[in-house]
Order: sequence, then C-alpha cells, then structure tokens
Amino acid sequence: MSNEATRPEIAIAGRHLAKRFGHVQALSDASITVPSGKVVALFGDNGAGKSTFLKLLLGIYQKDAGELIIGDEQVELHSVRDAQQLGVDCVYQDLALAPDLSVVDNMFLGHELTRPGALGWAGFVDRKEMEERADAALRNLSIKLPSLRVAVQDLSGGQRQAVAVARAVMWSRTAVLMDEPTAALGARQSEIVCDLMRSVAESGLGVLVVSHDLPRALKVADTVNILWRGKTALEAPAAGLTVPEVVSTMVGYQVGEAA
Ligand SMILES: Nc1ncnc2c1ncn2[C@@H]1O[C@H](COP(=O)(O)OP(=O)(O)OP(=O)(O)O)[C@@H](O)[C@H]1O
Repeated sequence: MSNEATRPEIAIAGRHLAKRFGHVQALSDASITVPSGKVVALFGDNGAGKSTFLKLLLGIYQKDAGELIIGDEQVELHSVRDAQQLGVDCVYQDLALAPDLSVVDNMFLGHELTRPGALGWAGFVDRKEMEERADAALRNLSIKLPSLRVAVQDLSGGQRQAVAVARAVMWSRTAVLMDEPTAALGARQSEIVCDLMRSVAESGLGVLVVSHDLPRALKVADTVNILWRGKTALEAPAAGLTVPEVVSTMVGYQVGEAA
C-alpha cells in the first residue's frame, strides 16, 4: 500500500492531448487529471475519444500533441511497457484473463515468480509465494473467492471482474485505469465492483474509470470528465452533477444551456 507522505499529487494526467487516425481527429484537446487516492469517471458519447484517451495513457498509442504526466513527472510513453514501469495498469473490458487457469495463475500471468535453480539454471515457479501474494492482494481489497486454485471460468462475472481489478492493483504503484468495468455485470455485482474502485483509491492509487453506467459512476467518482468530439467539455466534482446534466454535456449541450 502507498505511503501518503510519498504519494504523488497527480497519479496520472493527460493535458491538451491530440490524436489523429488518417482523416479522423479522434482527440483534439482533451485533458484529464487523476489525483492519487481519487476516482475520476470519464464519460462521453460513442466515438467521443474515451478509448483513445486511455490508450494514450497506457502507451498503446502515441500522442500527436499534448503532455502526459505520471507520478507528478512529465513523461513520454513509447509502449505499454513504459506505462507499466511507471506503475500504471489497466483492467480491460474483456478482462484479459485466461479462463482455464487458476486465480493465482491469472494474477501472475506474465509475472511468475521463480527461485534460482541449481547451477544458476532457470528456476522453478515459486507457487507458495505466488499464493501468499495473491491472497494478500485479494484480502487488501476485501475480495472473497471460494479458492485461489479454482479456474477463473468457474467464477461468477463479478468475481472474475474482481480478480482482474486485484491483478491490476497488484502490479500498479501509481494508477489503475478501468474500461467499462460494470458493463457485463448485474446490479449487485456492479455495486461490489464500485466498492472495489473506492477501496483501490483509498489504497492511494489514482483510478480512472470509463463508463456508460452514469448513475453508478456518478456515485463512486470524486470528479467527472466529459469528452465531446475529442475535446474536454466538462471537468467537475461528481457531487454537484445529475445524470441529465451529464447526458446533456455528452451530446453537446453545455450544463445550464437550454435544450
Ligand atoms: N485505430 C483507429 N483507427 C482509426 N480510427 C480510430 C481508431 N481508434 C479510434 N478511431 C476513431 O476515433 C474516434 C474516437 O474513437 P474512440 O474509440 O476513442 O471513442 P470512444 O469514446 O471510446 O467510443 P465508444 O464509447 O464507442 O467505445 C472514432 O471516430 C473512432 O472511429
């Protein structure tokens, strides 16, 4: 868990970001700041540029213009690896879990712990330590599962989502980005995932969540950012906003403007 004294003020931010794909100007002037310990909800109509923004923050795409900040420092990201090394991870919409592997194996996918073998040869996977660390990561977020050895395909949708969130948190030091984390879930499981977002923020990380579930995201977020045709149309505290106001801004009316 992060130490408050050493926590950066800004976990992650993109300022005045622009990105063009051929003839499509996906982003022209988009700015989002995610402070440490806060949940920021990113809203926007289809094609507004939300996924493009996330992919710029993750190093999947490279920006044409603007500034990226991670952990209070201005950075350049050339790959996903660059973002990961700065402590940024993502819970993707498809969760990117291997269904036939256990919870533990999914939590360590690509990060397996090995002990050195005899004569310095490749070591064996240290399963005991993997289980202990996975268990601690899940407990920190108060996630309860039937077993760590169960295959992910035998968990409920909400439990799978929780494993994906815990995995991202385990490998993040700075910020966790979430792309539609409740899209495939029922009401009760969505509430559990929203509670999880708050726990992640309370652990000191910045959380940026892209969502079409406006009522739930408004409830869980500290700040709301709305993109409209590739530009930031509104950045405001969630507490003062209603769903109709958000929808108006998403479709191009400013808050307070007569329809
Ligand atoms: N790799 C790409 N190549 C070409 N055009 C792209 C690419 N990625 C996104 N776009 C275009 O950029 C614009 C913004 O797309 P983006 O996926 O970022 O929007 P979004 O807000 O995430 O939409 P949705 O809610 O529908 O997922 C769209 O017009 C889209 O067609």
